[in-house]
Amino acid sequence: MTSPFDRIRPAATTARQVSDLAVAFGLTIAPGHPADAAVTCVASDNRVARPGDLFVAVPGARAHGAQFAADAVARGATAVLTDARGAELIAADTTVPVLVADEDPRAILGQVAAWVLGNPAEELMTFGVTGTNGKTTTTYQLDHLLRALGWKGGLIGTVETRSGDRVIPSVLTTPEAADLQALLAAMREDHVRTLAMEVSSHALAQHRVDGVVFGVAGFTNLTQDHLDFHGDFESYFATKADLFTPARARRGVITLDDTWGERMAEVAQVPVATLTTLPGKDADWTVTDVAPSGTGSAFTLTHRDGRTLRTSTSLPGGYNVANAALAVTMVLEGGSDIRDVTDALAAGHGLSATVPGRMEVLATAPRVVVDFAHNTEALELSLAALRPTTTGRLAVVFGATGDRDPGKRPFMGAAAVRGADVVYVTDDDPHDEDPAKVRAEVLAGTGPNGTPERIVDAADGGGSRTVEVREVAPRADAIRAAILAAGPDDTVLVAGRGHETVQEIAGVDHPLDDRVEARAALAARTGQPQQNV
Ligand SMILES: CC(=O)N[C@H]1[C@@H](OP(=O)(O)OP(=O)(O)OC[C@H]2O[C@@H](n3ccc(=O)[nH]c3=O)[C@H](O)[C@@H]2O)O[C@H](CO)[C@@H](O)[C@@H]1O[C@H](C)C(=O)N[C@@H](C)C(=O)N[C@H](CCC(=O)O)C(=O)O
Ligand SMILES: Nc1ncnc2c1ncn2[C@@H]1O[C@H](COP(=O)(O)OP(=O)(O)OP(=O)(O)O)[C@@H](O)[C@H]1O
Repeated sequence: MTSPFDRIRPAATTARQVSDLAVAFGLTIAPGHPADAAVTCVASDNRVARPGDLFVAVPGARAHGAQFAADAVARGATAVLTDARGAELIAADTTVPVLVADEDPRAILGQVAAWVLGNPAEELMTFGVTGTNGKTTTTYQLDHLLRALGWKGGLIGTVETRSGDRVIPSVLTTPEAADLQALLAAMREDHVRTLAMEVSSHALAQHRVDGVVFGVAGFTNLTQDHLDFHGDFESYFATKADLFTPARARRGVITLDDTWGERMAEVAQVPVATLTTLPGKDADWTVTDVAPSGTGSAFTLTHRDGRTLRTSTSLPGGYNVANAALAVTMVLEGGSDIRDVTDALAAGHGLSATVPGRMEVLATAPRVVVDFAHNTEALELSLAALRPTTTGRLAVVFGATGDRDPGKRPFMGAAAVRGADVVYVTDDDPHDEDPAKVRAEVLAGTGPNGTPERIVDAADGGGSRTVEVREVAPRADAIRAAILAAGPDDTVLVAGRGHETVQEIAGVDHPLDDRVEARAALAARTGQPQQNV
């Protein structure tokens, strides 16, 4: 059983003196505490602090880390780094050195942790992926290809964190800077050579990847999400653009399939190669000849200099071609020879990594697919990806998250009606909001009256379709209702939560795994337990 406070950390590191750290970063050593100590690693949360750690106490929205300094020291931390406010909060009789920064310590945390741990990122080939959608999927495909090329790979992202054979579930998409640097040091110890990593916009805004200059940074796309955190689209864009600056990456690959990609390529301050899957669009790398192949698609990737390869992805949908092409292009732009990449792809059956909760197919008649689409664009695209191979009706089960980005709720409702034949509006993570109110806001986007159950006519290529909209909660009941009602030729898309295993309602985590609920409903149809297809 893992806990949210499990971390992958190095077993052995070289000790550094905090007096040297103070000189290197212009820190004051607070009087009244010891003046020097050795540190071997860094933590910014007392619950993960270990003997020999430098505990970095940062101010946050909910607490000041300095409130937990005494506990970190009790767990063995040998020094504390904080700001002036934090220093005031730390007890006068604290028996370890207290270093004080004259700025928010979060702004130097990554660099400090990299200094303590000997810049572990510099010993890895690092690939960082950003964008609203596709980070997890692209990262898994990158990892798959790098392994196929013979490298021992590390992976960091929303679902899990891997260093060689050490694997733990992730808490954040991109870890806090101290945890990240410790993880990179563990990778160095595990003789990991490559890193495929998701870089969230929160991470860029909060300095979590400071201390890493990615060998290649990749951009997928940008759509409405996280505006509650970033305020507006321009700030969201600017935060993502920060990845394509010399402080964060040596070079980049930018997907031009949306207009934000074009702007990203314009503002990038590092050399970038551009990529498109759109016919007729100009880019350095272009994807052509997309054709169905197994459960996904085959495609050709060609550089304007003539280099070309043909490969495939096992994941359905045009956007998974874009994700796969981005992964391949990032590896090629990282310096791999196209012949080696072609051979590795042939040996690895193309980009065939299964991504937990991303277009994960649980059954085929009816087809039941669990996907993480949790914003308007992703929902639209997931439905569009499944439509061509659905001979019966396409049903979708989804909800919107409480307390987050309420503006997207009616748009998600509208996207569901445009893409599906049967729409089950249910709950996602309500957090502290009334779930019925969140559902009502989603339903408001599904048609004129926002009534829970009715028929809606939606224009579809000039014709009209009948779309059934139902409100069913709780979520497990909605999944069950959709799967029991489906015919053998139907597809049921359970969208929004992917690999997640708990649902947060009013501060309490309740076990809920869409895949478990879907399998139970499938078993209820047949009386037989279901196997993964
Ligand atoms: C907005 C945001 O990202 N906030 C993160 C931030 O919170 P914060 O600055 O307010 O910190 P705080 O909770 O007040 O705590 C202050 C300090 O005290 C420490 N502390 C706190 C409590 C305690 O008992 N002991 C302790 O040491 C904390 O570790 C922190 O260093 O630092 C905290 C400590 O690491 C994170 O838990 C928290 O993530 C919140 C919970 C979160 O949900 N973040 C999400 C939105 C996020 O980052 N998501 C992106 C992906 C988005 C996407 O693309 O989908 C991600 O990269 O995961
Ligand atoms: N390139 C893409 N363009 C648009 N939608 C995509 C793309 N790739 C995946 N999606 C959709 O977005 C969902 C999330 O995919 P994925 O987990 O790979 O993205 P992500 O960027 O890691 O998301 P998050 O940061 O929210 O975890 C998928 O389940 C799919 O519905």
